[in-house]
Amino acid sequence: MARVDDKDMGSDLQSVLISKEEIDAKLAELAAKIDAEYAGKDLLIVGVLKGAVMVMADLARALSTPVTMDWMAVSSYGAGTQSSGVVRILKDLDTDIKGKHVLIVEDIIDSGLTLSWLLSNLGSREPASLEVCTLLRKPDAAKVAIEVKWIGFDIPNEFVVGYGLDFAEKYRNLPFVGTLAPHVYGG
Ligand SMILES: O=P(O)(O)OC[C@H]1O[C@H](OP(=O)(O)OP(=O)(O)O)[C@H](O)[C@@H]1O
Ligand code: HPA
Ligand SMILES: [Mg+2]
Repeated sequence: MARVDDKDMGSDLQSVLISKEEIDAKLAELAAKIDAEYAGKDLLIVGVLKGAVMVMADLARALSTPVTMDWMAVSSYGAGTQSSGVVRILKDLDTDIKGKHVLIVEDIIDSGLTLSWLLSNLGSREPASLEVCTLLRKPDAAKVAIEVKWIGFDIPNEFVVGYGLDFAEKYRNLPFVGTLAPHVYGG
């Protein structure tokens, strides 16, 4: 697929759900709240690869608080659009988080399985605090008991791509969040 923009979305995309401008404004808003929360504290932000790369990069630059950054790669999805429910660590943190203020940064909470597993895994490492910031959240996340302090947008239960989010590893570099045409994933 050729690179697309808001005017020429290409036949694979159905609609632009959240524009680049809306994402930028929301991240500025979230960053101000996070700055206030962690004033005077050392904060480690943990990005969940690969989807959270764009949110991490833009949120980190919107923050005034100095942060350190680490990355974790876990996978609960195969090539399709359904979570397998089995979470595997593909890359662990480089740093020991014991006694640190940790903020997990995610692109999306869908079934909530990835985050639920991450919270218990990282929580067992005795951080001083452990919170979550996600750009997107889908309705199914309510079925899992997880506490998410900062949420960008609550979105409907449709498969979305762009701004880090992929379908079969494609579309991550779109600057906006869009819905995928059902024919692309056989819906
Ligand atoms: O709430 P859930 O249903 O668990 O889904 C959310 C997770 O799934 C996606 O990651 P994925 O495992 O597909 O890897 P990726 O970030 O490399 O795309 C997404 O980036 C979240 O991490
Ligand atoms: O809607 C989605 N899009 C892309 N990746 C995802 N991972 C969970 N839900 C989604
Ligand atoms: Mg991810």
